Amino acid sequence: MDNKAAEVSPYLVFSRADWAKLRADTPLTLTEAELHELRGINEQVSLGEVADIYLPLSRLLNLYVGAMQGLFQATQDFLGRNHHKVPYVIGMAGSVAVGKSTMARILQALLARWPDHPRVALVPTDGFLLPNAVLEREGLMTRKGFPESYDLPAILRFLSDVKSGMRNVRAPIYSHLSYDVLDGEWITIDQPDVLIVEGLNVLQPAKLPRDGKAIPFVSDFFDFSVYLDADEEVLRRWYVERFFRLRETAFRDPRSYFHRYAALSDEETQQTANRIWETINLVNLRENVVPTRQRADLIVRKEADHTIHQVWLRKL
Ligand SMILES: Nc1ncnc2c1ncn2[C@@H]1O[C@H](COP(=O)(O)OP(=O)(O)O)[C@@H](O)[C@H]1O
Ligand SMILES: CC(C)(COP(=O)(O)O)[C@@H](O)C(=O)NCCC(=O)O
Repeated sequence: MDNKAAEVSPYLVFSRADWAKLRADTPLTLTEAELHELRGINEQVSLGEVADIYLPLSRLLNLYVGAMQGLFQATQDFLGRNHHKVPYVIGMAGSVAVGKSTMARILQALLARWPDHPRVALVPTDGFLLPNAVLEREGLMTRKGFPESYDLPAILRFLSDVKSGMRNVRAPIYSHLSYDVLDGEWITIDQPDVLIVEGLNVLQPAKLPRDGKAIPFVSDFFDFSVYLDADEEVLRRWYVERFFRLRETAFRDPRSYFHRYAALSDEETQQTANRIWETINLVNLRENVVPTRQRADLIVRKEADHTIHQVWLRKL
């Protein structure tokens, strides 16, 4: 970035080498075997990447969580109360196929190793997608992942309950196998120290009220937010590569909603993946996801080889 751009940017921009130094003495507590368990399909995170990128982030978040807990305690002291502390909520946004779920799982594992916030929960927003029956009725089956395909009031209620310190708050679960929300299955969130909320649209602004009733943004409940970024063409490649892998794995399962794709030839697979990418995920990326990037506290940029070269931290 040139000097002029740096002056007006709300972000501090770090090269990988400069960001890596901010790890300070944070120990690497993940083993290769543990990292293997956390990696998603078509994801290539190495232990070097964990050390250079994730450990400085884990250290920063540990400082932020501690500061927030201190502030919360100050309010409790002032009010003469001793309520259970509320979870520190981290939002994680980015395109389909950028690797949000892998990043969220690694961060969850690392943050849980700090003694002052061992309980770290993770909720993907796909559980809040409207069930297929509703999407079909509303003509939204080709809009999965777009803001209108989510039960926004349910997301806001969930976050508001978690942030008010409620116990056993339930979040619905989505299955990629059945391509639908699971009936009667839930993740239960019971006053964790940290909650990571991961999904395409978590930084979406709410629509402006017409009737005078203001609707909160999902991000109003976030204490910190991360946007995982990569160029469009790179994202398309990852999406298509993952589709090829899914054809050999998940799509083979006769219970898979996409079982018919298991029989596609290479050329048909290429065409189908590109068509879904171009007509659904790329449109959503351009219209709804990328425009929210500048709302994140941290932007992490992935390159074509899946490594992170640059980190942008919002100046406080
Ligand atoms: N059709 C599918 N079948 C099985 N798993 C899938 C399918 N599509 C996506 N996934 C998995 O679901 C998770 C979320 O994927 P996605 O929404 O593309 O976000 P991201 O790649 O940023 O985590 C990933 O772990 C991905 O590998
Ligand atoms: C389930 C998703 C909408 C992602 O949801 P998120 O967890 O980001 O809220 C996405 O992975 C998806 O399945 N999109 C539909 C189009 C496709 O099959 O690629």
